[in-house]
Formats: sequence, C-alpha cells, structure tokens
Amino acid sequence: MRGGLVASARLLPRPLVRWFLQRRAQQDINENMSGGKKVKIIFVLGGPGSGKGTQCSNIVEHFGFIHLSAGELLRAEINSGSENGTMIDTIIKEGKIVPSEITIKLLQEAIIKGGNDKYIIDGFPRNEENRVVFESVINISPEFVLFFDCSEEEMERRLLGRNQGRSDDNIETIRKRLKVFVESSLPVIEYYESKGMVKKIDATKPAPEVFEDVKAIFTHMA
Ligand SMILES: Nc1ncnc2c1ncn2[C@@H]1O[C@H](COP(=O)(O)OP(=O)(O)O)[C@@H](O)[C@H]1O
Ligand SMILES: O=c1ccn([C@@H]2O[C@H](COP(=O)(O)OP(=O)(O)O)[C@@H](O)[C@H]2O)c(=O)[nH]1
Ligand SMILES: [Mg+2]
Repeated sequence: MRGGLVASARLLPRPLVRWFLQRRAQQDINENMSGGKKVKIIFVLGGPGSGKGTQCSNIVEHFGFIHLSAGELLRAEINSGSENGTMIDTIIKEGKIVPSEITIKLLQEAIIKGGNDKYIIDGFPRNEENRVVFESVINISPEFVLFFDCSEEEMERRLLGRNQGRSDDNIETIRKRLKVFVESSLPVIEYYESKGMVKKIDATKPAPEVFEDVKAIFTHMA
C-alpha cells in the first residue's frame, strides 16, 4: 500500500506531496514519542568503510540509542521483494544514491516502529537533496553530526576485506562510492560544519581507540 502511495505521489505536484508527507510524518512521530519525550536524532556520517556501522553497534550497546542504517534499510527493502527493489539494487551496485523519498519513507517507518526517543541514523543524509527533504518531511534537526574522518586508502582496504557478501564491496563499485562520497556527501558535512554541528573523529585508528573518542562525546551529551 505504501509502495502504491509512492507511485501515485509521482503524479502530484512535489510541494503538495511534501506537505502531505510532512503532516503525516509529524502526526506519526508525535504519536510515537517515548514517554512524551521529544525524539532526538544524531546523524553518523563518513565515507564507505570509515567504520560507521561498527561504532554504531558500540553506541547502541553503551548508550541506549536505536541504530538505523539507511543502507541496511535499503538492502532489507530489496530482500523484501518490494516493487522498488530492483531499482534500489541497481542504484546500490552503481554506487549511486537512492531517491530521497524512498530512503526517507523507510527511515520514517523505522522511527515510528522503534518507539524510542533516541536514534542514531547511519549513512544518511548522503547528499544535499537527502538533507533538505528530510528536514522538510521529518522536521527534526539532528542534535549533532558525528563525522568519521578516514583516508581513502584505508577505507578501500577495509571494504575489500569486509566479507559480508555485499554486491557493492568490489573494487569497481568502491571507487564509484568514494567519488560519490567526495562529490555529494562531503558537502552535507560541510553544511553542518558551517553551523557548528559537526563532531569530527579520527577514524583511521583501530576500532577500540575510535570508540574511546566516540564515548567521550556521548558521555558529555548524557
Ligand atoms: N577502526 C577500524 N580499523 C580497522 N578496521 C575497521 C575499523 N572499523 C571498522 N573496521 C572494519 O572495516 C569494515 C568496514 O566497517 P563498517 O563499520 O562496516 O564501515 P561503514 O559502515 O562506514 O562502511 C568492516 O569489516 C569492519 O570490521
Ligand atoms: O541514504 C542512503 C544510504 C545508502 N544508500 C545506498 O546504499 C549503499 C550502501 O550504503 P551503506 O551506508 O550501507 O554503506 P557503507 O557506507 O556503510 O559502506 C550506498 O552506497 C548507496 O548506494 C543510499 O542511496 N542512500
Ligand atoms: Mg555501514
């Protein structure tokens, strides 16, 4: 049914679609606030292989956040056999970015389903359009943006050794993803930096050391 909504939404003027989605998202999220607390969001950004997923698991374990990986949600959508699955699969294999409406709908549903008041959103927003549409539809500003800063050589090495059977962890797609990161995702980080919202972490270090720095940030926040 939701897939049908996306299909019919294509026939409507974009501002109208956004207005409708925004109203529904607000109602849904407000109705699902945990114990009347405002929903808090942290964006976890960084290049492919910078260690976002690894550190998000640590954050969940120590600080009680719900981890939403945009990439995982998209892969689950492919595996569910949804009508958008084939299109999402092709985009991921090409290392490109899936249209905002699709990713945001999945995030919105996961936030509602999560029923928590604290979410770390991993690997989103990946471009300026993602950021702007999320702001207008979900209407929640992140508390801050955690940025895992890592060299390209190290990211490439880690992705080639990840061994999770992912269709995009091959050298050809990895190179495309690194290019997309520099061209489309870094400007999002720069935008938040200009607003003083970025907490940058040296992610080239071993994972336990990176988590020490992450811990310091989250401990101060609590
Ligand atoms: N600090 C680190 N040093 C070395 N390897 C790491 C580090 N952090 C994560 N890895 C490994 O690198 C690969 C990519 O990590 P992952 O957390 O999936 O990154 P991302 O979600 O940013 O793509 C995984 O195989 C992971 O075990
Ligand atoms: O908001 C998002 C997040 C992910 N992706 C796609 O999903 C892939 C894998 O994303 P994920 O975050 O899982 O990769 P990671 O950076 O963790 O290696 C990306 O390359 C994109 O093709 C996307 O289009 N929009
Ligand atoms: Mg990841």
